[in-house]
Amino acid sequence: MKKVLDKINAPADLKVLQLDELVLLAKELRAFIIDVVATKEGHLGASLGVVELTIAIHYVFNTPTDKLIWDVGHQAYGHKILTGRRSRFHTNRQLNGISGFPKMDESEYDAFGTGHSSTSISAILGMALASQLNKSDNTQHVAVIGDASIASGMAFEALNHLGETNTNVLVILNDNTIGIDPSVGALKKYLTNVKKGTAKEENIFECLNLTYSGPVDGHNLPLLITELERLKTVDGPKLLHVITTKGKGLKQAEKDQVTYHAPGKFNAKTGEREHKPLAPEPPKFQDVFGKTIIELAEKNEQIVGITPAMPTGSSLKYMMEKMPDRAFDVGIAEQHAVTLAAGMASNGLIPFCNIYSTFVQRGYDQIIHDVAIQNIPVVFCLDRAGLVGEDGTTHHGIYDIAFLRCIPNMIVFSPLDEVELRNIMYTAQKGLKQPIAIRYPRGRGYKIDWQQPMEQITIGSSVCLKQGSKTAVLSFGPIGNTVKQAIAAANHPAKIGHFNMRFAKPLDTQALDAIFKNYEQVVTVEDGCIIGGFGSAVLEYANSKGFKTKIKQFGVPDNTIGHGTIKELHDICGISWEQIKNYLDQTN
Ligand SMILES: Cc1ncc(C[n+]2csc(CCOP(=O)(O)OP(=O)(O)O)c2C)c(N)n1
Ligand SMILES: CC(=O)[C@@H](O)[C@H](O)COP(=O)(O)O
Ligand SMILES: [Mg+2]
Repeated sequence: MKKVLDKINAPADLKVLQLDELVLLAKELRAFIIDVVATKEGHLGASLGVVELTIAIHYVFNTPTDKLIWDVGHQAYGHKILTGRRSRFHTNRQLNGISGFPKMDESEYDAFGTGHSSTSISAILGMALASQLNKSDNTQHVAVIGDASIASGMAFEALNHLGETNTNVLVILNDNTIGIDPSVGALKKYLTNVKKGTAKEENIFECLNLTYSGPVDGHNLPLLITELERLKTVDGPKLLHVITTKGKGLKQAEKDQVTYHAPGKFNAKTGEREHKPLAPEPPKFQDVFGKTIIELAEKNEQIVGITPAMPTGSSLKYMMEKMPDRAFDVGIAEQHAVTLAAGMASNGLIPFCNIYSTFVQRGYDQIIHDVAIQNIPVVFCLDRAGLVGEDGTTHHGIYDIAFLRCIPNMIVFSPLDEVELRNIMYTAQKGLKQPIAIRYPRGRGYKIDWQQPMEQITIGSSVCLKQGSKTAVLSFGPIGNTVKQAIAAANHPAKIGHFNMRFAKPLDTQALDAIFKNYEQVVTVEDGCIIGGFGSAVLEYANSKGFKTKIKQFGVPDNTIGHGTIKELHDICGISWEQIKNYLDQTN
């Protein structure tokens, strides 16, 4: 029983509550989030930090008429619970359940879909300008953005525009001094000075023509309500600077904010995380990257590492700890990360620029203009490539093969396993004269004994894993292990050959020529979008050479793919081992 939370079906129900009831609601809402996330998993710390802010916004503003955008959206659990999704909150991030991020087709209270950071100010400004043009000037427009996200270029572009409008936009800067990892950069230092009261004279936001208010204690609900009520009556663009603690209300989450950003399962009462099994497991691909780059950098002084705000997620943190001068966290700044790498490489360094596949989308022009056209040998390590599971639509890394292989000079590689990841990293720092993108997935690999001596890989070479008599399966990347499973279970395995192609660009044309001559059917398998992907590359090659062999493509169809376990999503996309096996059985 939750005395107050039980009464809330929509934000309108908040309006009749007394202040002491709102304070009790904050306690109950926090406890509810902890209870559910403890067993269902998800992003914990960010939502705990904005419980009071969430209540205050919905109490003061008239959503969904007033527009509210949560930047990134990983902090919107409280918002979801107060806007009619409490009974479904236990389905958060699960197949057919609610999304872990705001989604416009999930609720009218989600004014804008988010997931990638730093979009909220542009989007809310767009809505506010639309309201002006449509003469609905009474609408209020609110964007909540974190201290790490506001430091991104896109947010600054939006602030620059916002400051010369007279729109009714309120930007709420939720400053907890941390992103997933501790925030970095000069802006962080500036905000610290503002909080200390030493930078009041030259407030950066006032210089940009916003009415600045704060800093205010973001856990003081009465204060927040009073300030939001006041700002509602102030015309023009404004920024409220709110100070919060990530993980507020759960001791461990406050203390270890990085781990409790998304802690996995934990004990709701004690806050302790579930213990890991003692049996040895294959490593995570991210750790193979994180350990291997150190191994290489110890021997090659030109190697440097770059991450845009994901030191823990990419495991570059190990290099940052061991070689702090040679590993750079640049904040949420994918575009900058790419061009920074280009600059370093053009001056003799060998940058390993590690970006999640989904987030590198933001650096696309930089990859083309600053790296590939100039043929600068940057090594891109694209983590979380493929379907990522519970983070869902906004986070799947399924477009990179298609959008990278069309760029001149770019090599596109995906390892079958940890050993191949190490070998290509080794190869990439041995005098490669052009850029390379190495894509690997979220999660664990396949080998306990992965730390083998590294060997050079010939660019554009594939590996025949198994010969066959009728059908050749060409796989790209770790999904080749799924193919192995499918062939092992197939009715006529002797008929099926399997080729680990490794490179989507350049293709191993020598191997392809032989395959098209010797097999009746070719099957391509990839963990990326079918349109324009690896299979398309094979198809283009076959057409260019006049091969008439039947080609069947397995990959991600032309739909938005939601959230669920990776296995469930592979089933939905038709790329599970069972579905590949069924196809092979039907055609062999
Ligand atoms: C473009 C982009 N890059 C990276 C990420 C990964 N990411 C998700 S949350 C986050 C940190 C956000 O920090 P902040 O804005 O301070 O919000 P808080 O978590 O503190 O609430 C990062 C880097 C992302 N979502 N989008
Ligand atoms: C909110 C966000 O974008 C990140 O927290 C993302 O969920 C990280 O994904 P990983 O858990 O794969 O590092
Ligand atoms: Mg933050």
